Amino acid sequence: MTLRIAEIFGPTIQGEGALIGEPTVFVRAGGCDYRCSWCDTLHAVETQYRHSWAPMETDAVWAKVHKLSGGQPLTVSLSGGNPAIQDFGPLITKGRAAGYRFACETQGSIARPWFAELDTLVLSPKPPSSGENVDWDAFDSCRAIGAGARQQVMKIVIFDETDYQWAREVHRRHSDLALYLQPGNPEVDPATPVDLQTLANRLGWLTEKAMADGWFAPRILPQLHVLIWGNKRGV
Ligand SMILES: C[S@@+](CC[C@H](N)C(=O)[O-])C[C@H]1O[C@@H](n2cnc3c(N)ncnc32)[C@H](O)[C@@H]1O
Ligand SMILES: Nc1nc2[nH]cc(C(=O)O)c2c(=O)[nH]1
Ligand code: SF4
Ligand SMILES: [Mg+2]
Repeated sequence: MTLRIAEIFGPTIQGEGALIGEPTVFVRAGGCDYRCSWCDTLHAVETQYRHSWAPMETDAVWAKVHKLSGGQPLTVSLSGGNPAIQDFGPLITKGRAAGYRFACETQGSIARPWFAELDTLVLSPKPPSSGENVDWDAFDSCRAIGAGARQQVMKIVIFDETDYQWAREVHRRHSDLALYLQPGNPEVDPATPVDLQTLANRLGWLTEKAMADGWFAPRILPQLHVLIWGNKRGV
């Protein structure tokens, strides 16, 4: 199985959502079917960066993960781009046999049988500010297969009031999924330092809003890696 890989890095801590703080090796797939206006990972999305995506056999990806983790089983996060474009089934089978756990982050636009082999499926449907339109039939297909994973959760990025109201509506329809809210980072250029006060203000705005509304279902979290390293790549 040949995979297109933008980068493999770690161990670092998972900076987002349900597994925040968990030591993790990231496998970032190259290529995405979306073009979110605020995507913080364009080097794994835009075709202009395609030349930097390495064609790698599953065994070579596994060897790199094994080496980075020093052979100690930890959590491997499949991200991207959209990892669901490709077949990560053989990698998951190989890693799990060695005691590793697997998580995957995807927008929920493409369903794959290997979702059922995951420990954690993170579905991250995109709010209006992204400029994308969610295909809810595809999302439901992802959910149906993800029901076979050890856990399935939802993570929604919030930039503004419209996104917030949208997230509330999505949660009404998918209230059985544990929900994580993450404020949007408006500065995604790796060369520009992030403004920590701006990020804190956005997190504060979102937190106070949910509390004032008595909306206690979601967990509200910052992007921990952005607080530590800004928009640096490979961390
Ligand atoms: C880069 S995406 C890759 C996986 C998949 N394509 C997806 O969007 O779920 C990983 C996570 O980063 C989030 N993300 C991307 N850009 C962001 C930004 N500017 N601020 C906050 N979160 C962002 C996405 O919503 C997603 O939850
Ligand atoms: N530390 C760290 N945590 C992350 N959580 C989601 C990430 C991603 O880009 O998918 C990411 C990432 O790139 N780094
Ligand atoms: S779906 Fe994910 S990787 Fe693709 S453009 Fe949106 S945030 Fe970026
Ligand atoms: Mg990221």
